Amino acid sequence: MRDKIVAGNWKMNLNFEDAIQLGTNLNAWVADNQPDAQVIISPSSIYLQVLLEAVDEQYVKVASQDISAHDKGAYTGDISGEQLDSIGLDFAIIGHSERREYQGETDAIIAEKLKQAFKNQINPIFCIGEKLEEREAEQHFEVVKSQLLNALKSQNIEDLSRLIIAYEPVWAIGTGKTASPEQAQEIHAYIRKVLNDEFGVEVANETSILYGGSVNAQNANDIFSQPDIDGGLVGGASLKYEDFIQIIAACK
Ligand SMILES: O=C[C@H](O)COP(=O)(O)O
Repeated sequence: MRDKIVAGNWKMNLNFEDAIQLGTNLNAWVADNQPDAQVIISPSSIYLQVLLEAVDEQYVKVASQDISAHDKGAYTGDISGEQLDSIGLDFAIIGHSERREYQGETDAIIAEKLKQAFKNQINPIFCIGEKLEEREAEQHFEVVKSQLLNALKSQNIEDLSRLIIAYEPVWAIGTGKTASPEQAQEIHAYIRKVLNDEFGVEVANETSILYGGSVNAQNANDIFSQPDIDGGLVGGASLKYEDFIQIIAACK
């Protein structure tokens, strides 16, 4: 279902107390202000369960920042889809560029992670996006298309109703350099076209496609007003309560 979504990826930030405080403050703000966008927070895994209990899921959803590619067993440090599902978690970020870069996640691994999410009724926020050199070489369309198809071709078509895509140009992440609203719209429209060509009009029309990369309280409105941009995956600005609520409010 194509929803407006603003997701805060807290990455490896916030201590326990600050994470709970931010989560409960956001929950109270959403309850009072009833924004159009579904709000999701993605803390470090050690805080997932306590945040699930601290917020009301009708206001704020909680997402894992990753999911194992495996069912169960000897995979030290991994958390399985079944384990995430067993604490009542409904969302997981998968294939973030930082995991592709620092943990060596390939499209093939990401395809397995998506399967684990679908198998355990978890809605994946599946991240794609080109690097600076790929953008400069004008390869961004083909990079994004191959990331999409390599991870999605092997999925069951009916599972794609759970899919959320986050387009995050790597050169815009944490750099203060945002894609212009026109650049972002152009590639979001292209992603929707690829979904349409490969998986049909229903998947294309019903998939929420979020933009990520230096979204802040000043630029959110222009970015979110583009027709194929359904919200944002926000890093740094999601750690600041005042900024993040303005970003949520801008997503209409
Ligand atoms: O997952 C979020 C993105 O990596 C964006 O991070 P950023 O808003 O700090 O640029």
